Amino acid sequence: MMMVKAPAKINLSLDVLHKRPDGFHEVEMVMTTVDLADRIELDETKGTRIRIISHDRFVPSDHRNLAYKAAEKLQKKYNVKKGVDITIHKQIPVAAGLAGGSSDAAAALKGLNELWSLGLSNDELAEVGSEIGSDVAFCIYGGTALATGRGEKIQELPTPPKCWVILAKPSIGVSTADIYQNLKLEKVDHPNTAKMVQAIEEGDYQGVCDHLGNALESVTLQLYPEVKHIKEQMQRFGADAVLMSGSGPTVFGLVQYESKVHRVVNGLRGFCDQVFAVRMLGSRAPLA
Ligand SMILES: C[C@](O)(CO)[C@H](O)COP(=O)(O)OP(=O)(O)OC[C@H]1O[C@@H](n2ccc(N)nc2=O)[C@H](O)[C@@H]1O
Ligand SMILES: Nc1ncnc2c1ncn2[C@@H]1O[C@H](COP(=O)(O)OP(=O)(O)OP(=O)(O)O)[C@@H](O)[C@H]1O
Repeated sequence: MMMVKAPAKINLSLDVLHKRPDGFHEVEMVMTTVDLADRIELDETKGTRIRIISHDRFVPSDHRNLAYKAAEKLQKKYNVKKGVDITIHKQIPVAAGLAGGSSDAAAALKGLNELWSLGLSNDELAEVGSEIGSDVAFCIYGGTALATGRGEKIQELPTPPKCWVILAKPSIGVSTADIYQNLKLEKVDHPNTAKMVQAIEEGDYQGVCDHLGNALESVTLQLYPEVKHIKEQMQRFGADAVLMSGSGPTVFGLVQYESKVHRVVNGLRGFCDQVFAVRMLGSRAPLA
């Protein structure tokens, strides 16, 4: 039996540059992992079957599960004649903009690399992962990174300045494909990625707050007014800076001082059922 942690991510900035001939969008994102994580349990089995076990009713338990796809890809690519039971202990809200499914897939890839003695490097695992979803490559490395291409090209960044991250997940789920489909490129409010990278490199907390930005935010806010409402509440309760993560609907607020965290969390709990106060993980985790 093996346990692997699968942390959630947030996008500190997310810019969409253009639509590509393959239908995906060229992006420029600053991403970082936070200490809200699923736990992935891997148990060897006798046959070659892959089985997904989860008690969360929103998590698919068949080939649609990204962790299933991860195991299947490794089996096929490396001719593995072994099966596995993958138990997903879900903590990350589903379809939330926190890359829960992608992180589960990355954790499965890292764990199975060990369990099946494949000897693959993180770069090789990230390449396999990028065939499963745009966020999987980042989730292999974790930490903080600049992601380009369709999200799969990863450049490591230093640990951002220390702060709290308050996550508030409205009770709706959002489809990433839907949001990209509704995006009007000529209307995009582009964040300044270079300034965000600079703020992180200089350890400038105020700079990070000032350059939070997400090109997908206005699309989701227009489709789901409750996300806008939560954003406004989080600002009202005193977060230093507030942004929607990924394609949403989770909104995160940065708070520098612990004394303020409880006020923001308690304020939000009144009308938002899932609220978490977490830390950024900062730098890359050691190998699984
Ligand atoms: C919004 C983010 O979560 C930000 O981190 C990612 O860009 C999305 O990553 P993801 O959920 O892993 O997305 P995928 O499963 O690869 O793609 C889902 C759908 O989103 C759209 N998509 C995704 C990524 C991208 N760079 N351009 C796109 O247009 C495509 O329609 C795709 O079919
Ligand atoms: N292991 C998994 N955990 C959760 N959802 C999964 C998983 N595998 C597949 N899915 C499917 O993927 C959909 C999106 O879920 P997920 O939690 O990965 O979204 P997300 O946080 O918005 O991801 P991203 O930020 O990468 O766009 C779900 O509705 C679900 O049907």
